[in-house]
Amino acid sequence: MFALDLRSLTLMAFMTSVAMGFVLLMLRRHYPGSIRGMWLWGLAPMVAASSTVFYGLENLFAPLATVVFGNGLLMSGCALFYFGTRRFYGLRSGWRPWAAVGVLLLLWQVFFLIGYPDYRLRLALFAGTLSVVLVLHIRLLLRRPGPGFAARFTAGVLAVQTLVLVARAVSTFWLDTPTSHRFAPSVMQSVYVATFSFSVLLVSVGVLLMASERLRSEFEHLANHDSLTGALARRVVLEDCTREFGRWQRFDHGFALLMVDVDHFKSINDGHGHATGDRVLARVVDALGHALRNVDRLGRYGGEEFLVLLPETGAGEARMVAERMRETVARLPATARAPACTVSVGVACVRQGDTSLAAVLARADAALYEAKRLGRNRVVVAAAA
Ligand SMILES: Nc1nc2c(ncn2[C@@H]2O[C@H](COP(=O)(O)OP(=O)(O)OP(=O)(O)O)[C@@H](O)[C@H]2O)c(=O)[nH]1
Repeated sequence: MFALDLRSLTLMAFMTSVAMGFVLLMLRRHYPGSIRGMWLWGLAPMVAASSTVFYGLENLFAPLATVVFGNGLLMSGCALFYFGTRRFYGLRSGWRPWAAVGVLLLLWQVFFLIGYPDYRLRLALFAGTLSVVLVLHIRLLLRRPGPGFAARFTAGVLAVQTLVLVARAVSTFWLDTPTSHRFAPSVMQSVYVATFSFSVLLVSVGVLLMASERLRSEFEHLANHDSLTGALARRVVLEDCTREFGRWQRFDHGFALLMVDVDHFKSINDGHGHATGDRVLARVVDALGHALRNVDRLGRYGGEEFLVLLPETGAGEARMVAERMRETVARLPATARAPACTVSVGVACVRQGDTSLAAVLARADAALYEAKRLGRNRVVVAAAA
């Protein structure tokens, strides 16, 4: 009865793995190329599934083939899943050392089959090997900055699987004998085999969630940022400014707005071409970003004009920030790909009597106009009252 159950469970593990591998490989086409690792995630369950063919039909194969191919394929499946996650995070994997260690471990298992036959040592070595791969996988998932729900979920499933593997490895010395068999009835063995099906199913769901989370954040980034410069989109920076204006009205927390405009940008475009102009804009935004704090917000207001929000900032500090930005841009050296350039900055702080954000924006704009009029490459701060 138990033996039959174990064979059924093995068959279930096979079907689940093939199905999930197929689902992952098919869904991969619906994700953009920027979501990497999915084909490895899809291949992994397929490879692991092929191991069950050797286990399930072991009467047809020599025990050596079952150990070498069955265990080898299952180990490879686990490693491929891990490689898939590394790829997802943009990490390269050298497979040669892994293959070398895998072959060594398989040779040890062959030794415990032929040289010193002992089922318990074979099983403990095998389960121990898989546990190490799973622990590396869990570590990778949890060590990424701010792992999302999907990564934590996947790590949780892998952790349960690891616990079962370790329990199986340890319990073999009580439950089994050196001549025990894979399908020998035991509740522990049933849990061990059944866990494979469930974890393949849940880990596949986990990695699909990871891919979807990544896709969502890529879309959000696209929607909220200017694709040329990486600065915030006009809508987003204006929303932030409106929120800050509301905070000022409720809590009297002041803020400053900086209107930054590239000087004589038209002549850069005309003299060097539009593509060079684009590069200059990206370079300027990069430089402006370096002159800002984490809480500050930099957005593209229009063409070659940028809007900076400095929360909790008065006129004196805003002028210093604006000067730092101006100097940072002016110090950028000319290169073969981008000429040197300068920026003019108009600064305005929110003040008593302001009834809308538009009033502060208008003052910052007027200050910018004044900076241009005075000769460019300078900062002008709007009057405080
Ligand atoms: N390359 C490039 N050019 C842009 C982009 N957006 C706007 N422009 C160009 O930026 C130029 C802005 O020119 P103007 O408004 O005359 O200003 P300016 O030449 O910088 O002169 P001042 O602001 O008075 O110093 C126009 O020629 C626009 O076509 C862009 O995304 N890429």
